[in-house]
This record gives sequence, structure tokens and C-alpha cells, in this order.
Amino acid sequence: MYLVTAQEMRDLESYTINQLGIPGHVLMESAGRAVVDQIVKRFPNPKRVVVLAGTGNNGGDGFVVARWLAFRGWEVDLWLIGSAVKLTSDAKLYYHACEQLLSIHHAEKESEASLQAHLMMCDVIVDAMLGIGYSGMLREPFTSIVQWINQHAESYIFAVDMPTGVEADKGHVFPVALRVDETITFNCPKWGHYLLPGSKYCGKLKVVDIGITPAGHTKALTPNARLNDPNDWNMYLGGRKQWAHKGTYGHVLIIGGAKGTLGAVAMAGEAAYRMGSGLVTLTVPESQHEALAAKVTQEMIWSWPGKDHFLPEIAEELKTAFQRYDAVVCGPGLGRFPGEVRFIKEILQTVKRPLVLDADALNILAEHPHLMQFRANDCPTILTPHPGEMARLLRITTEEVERKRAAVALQLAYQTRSVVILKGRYTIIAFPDGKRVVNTTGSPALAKAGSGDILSGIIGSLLAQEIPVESAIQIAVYIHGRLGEEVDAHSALYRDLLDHIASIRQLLEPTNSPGN
Ligand SMILES: NC(=O)C1=CN([C@@H]2O[C@H](COP(=O)(O)OP(=O)(O)OC[C@H]3O[C@@H](n4cnc5c(N)ncnc54)[C@H](O)[C@@H]3O)[C@@H](O)[C@H]2O)[C@H](O)CC1
Ligand SMILES: [K+]
Repeated sequence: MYLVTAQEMRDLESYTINQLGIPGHVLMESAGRAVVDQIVKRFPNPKRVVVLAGTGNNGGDGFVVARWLAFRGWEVDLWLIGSAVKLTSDAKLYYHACEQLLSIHHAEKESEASLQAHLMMCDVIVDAMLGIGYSGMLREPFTSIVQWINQHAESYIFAVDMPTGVEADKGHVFPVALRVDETITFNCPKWGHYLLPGSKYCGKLKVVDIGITPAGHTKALTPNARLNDPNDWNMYLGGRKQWAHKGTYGHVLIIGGAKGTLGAVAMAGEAAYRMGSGLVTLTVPESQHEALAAKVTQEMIWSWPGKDHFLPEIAEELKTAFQRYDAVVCGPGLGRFPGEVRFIKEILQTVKRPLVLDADALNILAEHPHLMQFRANDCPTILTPHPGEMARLLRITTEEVERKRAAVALQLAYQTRSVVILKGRYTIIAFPDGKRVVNTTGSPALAKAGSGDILSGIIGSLLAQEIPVESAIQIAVYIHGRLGEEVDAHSALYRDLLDHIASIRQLLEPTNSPGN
């Protein structure tokens, strides 16, 4: 499913109106009806509702909602927030229809106390004040109304398209937005539903069709962003081939594991096996070989000569060794050590297969950005920063990363010619060709040491299985998020997450896919 900006939505709407000849008020009627369908799904029996309508087309949808809820026997208090002379022409049509049915309250003319009394008495509030047309600093009277509802109202709140105060493109909130239980949006989700802080205000998001041309219908109407959707890649998750040998599903190399953080390579290795790899090799400095050997069972170990520091003389040996693997992950528990810059340079230069850089490999890259020049353009590189690592890579603050997640992920993808996976609630995947994918799976269980190591192991495994890079990454991020949803958010250990890989993978496999 595509993810759109307000302008892309307007383009789709005007194509529908101007090229296809469907009048705007028909779309508005469908929008309002679709919202009513969702409301009565949640509340099958008539209730008391306050509909708050602005003067733009979002308000227009609100008038349609008010009319249809009244027809269905609901007790409707309809409030116009703003001056009736400002109503758009489509909104005016439905405003007048409502005038025949209901007595419309005008916030301009009535006291705040009267609106507040209605808001206290109702079961449901419909927020049709502002939608995708809102931008900048939220003005009065919206600020006061929103603040009051957030603090006092106990009713169930539906937002039409966007919660009032959430900006559609960047998810900005200046200074307040309405916290709602459900947001019903039209045709496509908007960026603001998934970016912080806006995403925290939206509640459950429902996307409904209202007759607007679907995104992607023509090249000119094809947005560059999508939600991570299994239908885009589940064809790569077929059954295991009957005649497979251990080389069939690829050999992954995981480089990391300094003293004190050996567990990271071990976890990444286990995740790679669970995701289907036939062979997994872990690489640590020679000094850690025995400690790691005592820890792991199924993984092979190849240690680079050196006593926790990398000597340039070893470069040749590394070059030969790296040729053996189908995908390489560098970073889990890597630590910092003398010779690290040369070490990363050799990896970037020598590994011709897909390469995932994680954890300290990213921190080394942050301090030595010139290293990326050693990576050939045609060798896929994947960077998996969390917001802190991203901040170091771009030399900005973590707050800035969180405020501009979608933009900074793309910036780093362009700068490094790499695929960037910016982790966090709604992980963003940015590709160097400008495409972006927003992942919706996940839970706070993943906010724990080991989670990133598991993700990099899963990515490495899928890449070594020669699944195309774009799909492998989306599969990995999606499954990793689903693992978090399956376990107890507080107590889960890494192995609890790994225990769910099999069942989640099976659920995602296209039906009746026999191994061959
Ligand atoms: N294309 C579709 O998906 C359809 C959308 N519909 C609905 O229409 C709105 C968008 O309508 P629009 O008239 O463009 O904008 P809004 O009603 O969201 O907002 C305009 C309104 O907002 C005021 N405003 C702007 N900034 C601020 C601010 N900072 N503070 C206060 N007020 C502000 C501005 O003055 C205008 O009055 C979309 O969301 C859908 O709900 C159609 O009904 C169907 C097709
Ligand atoms: K709204």
C-alpha cells in the first residue's frame, strides 16, 4: 500500500475530479459514509455524538457524517468551528443539508462552556475540524478545543482523515493535537500517521476507499513510498527445497564479537540459522576464539589473527577468506580496537556480496565517512542504525533524527549509496534510488539488547539466500517486528523472539507453496 503526502493526495483527488469527471461532492459523500460505516461497526446501537466540523472539506465530511448518523437514529450535536462564510463550496452543500435536519451550533456565537457541556455528555466525538489542509502553528479556537478535549473528554473519539493538529506530511504537532481512538483516512495512509509525534495521536488507523483513483494508477500518480506489505514479497518465502543441501540456502558470515560482547555474534548467528541459512560462520579476533567456541554449537568460527587489534599484514588473509560467503554482516558486538579503520576499509573493499553494517561498524563509519568511497557502486550495502547511531552518522542530535525520521533516512541512503534501515517504532527503510518503505510491525519488546543483532542476522540470512535485496530487507524488518509482537514486552529474552521465527514465516508463506 502506498504512503502519500498531502500534495500527492490532492493530485489523486484532482485527477479523479478533473480527468474522470467525478464531482468533489460525490467523493465527500463517500468519505462521510465510509466514516459512518466505521462508527457503526464500533457502536452498532445509536449513541449521543458531537460532530466538530471545520470550514474546509474535512468539515464537509463531518456534515455528511452528522446527516447519516441522524438518519440512523443517533442523537447528533453538530458544531461548526469557524465562520459559515468560509465554508468551501462542497462543505456548504452538506452544511445546508444539515440545516434542514438539525440545529447547528456555531462555536463563534456560543460560549465555550456550552460546547464543553455537550462534549461532556456525549458518548462519541467525531473530529472533522482539520484534515490534510492543516499546516503551521495551530490557531485558535482549535488549540483551546483540542486541549480541553485531551484533558477532560471521556468519550470515544474518531478522527476524520487526520486528528486535528497532526500535520499530514511530517507528523508535526504545533503545539497540540487531538488524541483520538481511531482515525479513518481515505484512499492511502499519509506520512503523518506514521511519523512522530503525530503517530502517537492517531489511535487505530483505518484506510477506506471512497472512489478516489488509487495511487500508482498512472506513473504520474505513483508515490515513492509504501507501507511494508507481505504481498510485495511473500513469493520469496516458499517451502524448503526437497533436494536442498547445506549450501542451497547460503553461507552467512557474521563479523563482530569483541571481549565482553561475544553474545552479539552468537545471537546474530542463531537468528540466521533460524531464518533458514544452511551455513553460518562467526568471525572474532583470535583472542576470543575459544570463549566463543565454548558458547556456540551450530555456528562455525573463523578468527582473524591478532590480539584484539587489526594489523595491516592480515589484509591479504581477510581478502581470501571473504570470498567464501554469500552475504556478510559486520558489527554485532564488534567493539572498537586499534586498526579498526583499516579493518572496515578491507571489508568494504573486498566483500563483493551484500554487506550489512551494524552497531560499531556504523560508529566507525560515522567517524570516518570517507570509508564509503571504498565500496563499489554495484555491491549492495545495508546500514542498520538506531536513532543514536543515525545521529552520529549525520552529525545531528538524536532528537533531530526522531523529528525527521523519513528525511534523514533518505539523506543517509543518498550520501552512502546504501540501503538505510532506521530502526525504531515504524522503522523506515530508505533506498538509494529514493524509494522509502515504512514498517508497521513491532513492539516495545524489541527495545532490548540483542534485538538489533537478531535483525542483522535475519537480514544476512535472507540476503545469502539470494532473495533480491529490496525484498530481503523488507521481509527481515517485517518478521523482526512480528517477533516483538509475539512475546511478552517486558520479560522476553532473545531466544523467545527466535522461537517465533518459524511460525511467523509459515504464516507469511504464500498458500500451498510446495518445496521444489
Ligand atoms: N482527497 C481526499 O482525500 C478527499 C478529502 N476530503 C476531505 O478534505 C480534507 C482536506 O480538505 P481541505 O479543505 O483541503 O483542508 P482541511 O479541511 O483539512 O483544512 C482547511 C482548513 O484548515 C484551516 N487551517 C489551515 N492551517 C491552520 C492552522 N494552522 N490553524 C488553524 N486552522 C488552519 C484553513 O483555514 C482551512 O479552513 C481531507 O482531509 C478530507 O477530510 C474530501 O471530503 C474527499 C476527498
Ligand atoms: K480531522
